Amino acid sequence: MPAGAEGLRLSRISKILGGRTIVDTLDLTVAKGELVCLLGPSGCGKTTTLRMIGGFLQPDKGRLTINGKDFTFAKPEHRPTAMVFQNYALWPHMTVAKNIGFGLKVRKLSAAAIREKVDWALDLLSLTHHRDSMPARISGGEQQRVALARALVLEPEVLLMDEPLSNLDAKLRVSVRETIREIQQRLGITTVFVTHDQEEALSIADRVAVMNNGKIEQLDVPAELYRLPRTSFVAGFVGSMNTLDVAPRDGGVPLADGTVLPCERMSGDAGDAVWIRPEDLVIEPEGAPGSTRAVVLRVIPRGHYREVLLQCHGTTLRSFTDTEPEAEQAVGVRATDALVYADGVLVQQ
Ligand SMILES: Nc1ncnc2c1ncn2[C@@H]1O[C@H](COP(=O)(O)OP(=O)(O)OP(=O)(O)O)[C@@H](O)[C@H]1O
Repeated sequence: MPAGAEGLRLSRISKILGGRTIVDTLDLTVAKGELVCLLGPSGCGKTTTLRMIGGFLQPDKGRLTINGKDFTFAKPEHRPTAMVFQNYALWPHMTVAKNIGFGLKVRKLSAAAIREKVDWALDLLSLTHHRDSMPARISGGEQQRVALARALVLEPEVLLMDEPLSNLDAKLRVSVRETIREIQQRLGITTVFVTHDQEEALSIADRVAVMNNGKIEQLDVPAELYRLPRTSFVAGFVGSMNTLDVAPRDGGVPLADGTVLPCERMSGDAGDAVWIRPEDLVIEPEGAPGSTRAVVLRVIPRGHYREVLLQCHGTTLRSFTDTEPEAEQAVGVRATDALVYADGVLVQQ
């Protein structure tokens, strides 16, 4: 965990639902002001974990503290948390301003205090011009900003977000994501953000917790998670990979016909799988020293780079490259970096 005070701590939290262990003795500490993403495939227990933090579900085992105080069994309304949902969950018959102020009304704040806080939130999220609009009349991105404003006026110590961007189209997703991150950092709110989208997690989080079967497989800053995925599950979930089920040999990677693809750096020298990121597979002119021959099968333009499929001694490889090879062209390839796994666990020298 980064230096600084602790905001949220889950200690050995478990939850059984329908006779199955959905969250399994999970430990997670989030620093004050930090944004941690829970990332993982459908059904791995992300939402169940978030619902336990929000108090909508009670853990069967374990303990949960917020800023040092125990809230393991507290009801949602007695916790210093606020949740933003995937489907916005706005009241359709209330204006934007009334939606934002609803939780404050429930808390019996004076009309003047509610107005002041709602004005602050409208301004923060650039929604002032929609103060009197009905939710159905504003866009999806604006509706999600209203949902965020409604959570923020409650001044939560921990903000919980459950796939808040998944109902938005790709372009809007990026812009609302940037708004969320900017405001979260400006206000310094401890945040747990659930997503199954690895690109979203890597771009918004201070740290990402990759979950599998109710457990956290790796909790790390995005760059480290990408650079050194500690299990093949994490490696398969974060970024793109060439996955070869072979043992490394002679400082490289044996291909289908036994030829060794040279590799400059390998995480280890013994294992049962070698994984190479496409950007670590370099394309050079045929016969370049330290390379092995390959034939280009397909070139897919990806904007500022190209995705190239190669036939290399009986093995199909994928490279992301700045070079401009053509289909059927013979080239040289070599790997700069490779991750070696044994029984699904990263081998490090
Ligand atoms: N009330 C329940 N009774 C039985 N099983 C449940 C219940 N709620 C959730 N589950 C199961 O728990 C598992 C984890 O659900 P959860 O919603 O936490 O997953 P998730 O990682 O958030 O996935 P998704 O991205 O699909 O929402 C799923 O297999 C789900 O079917």
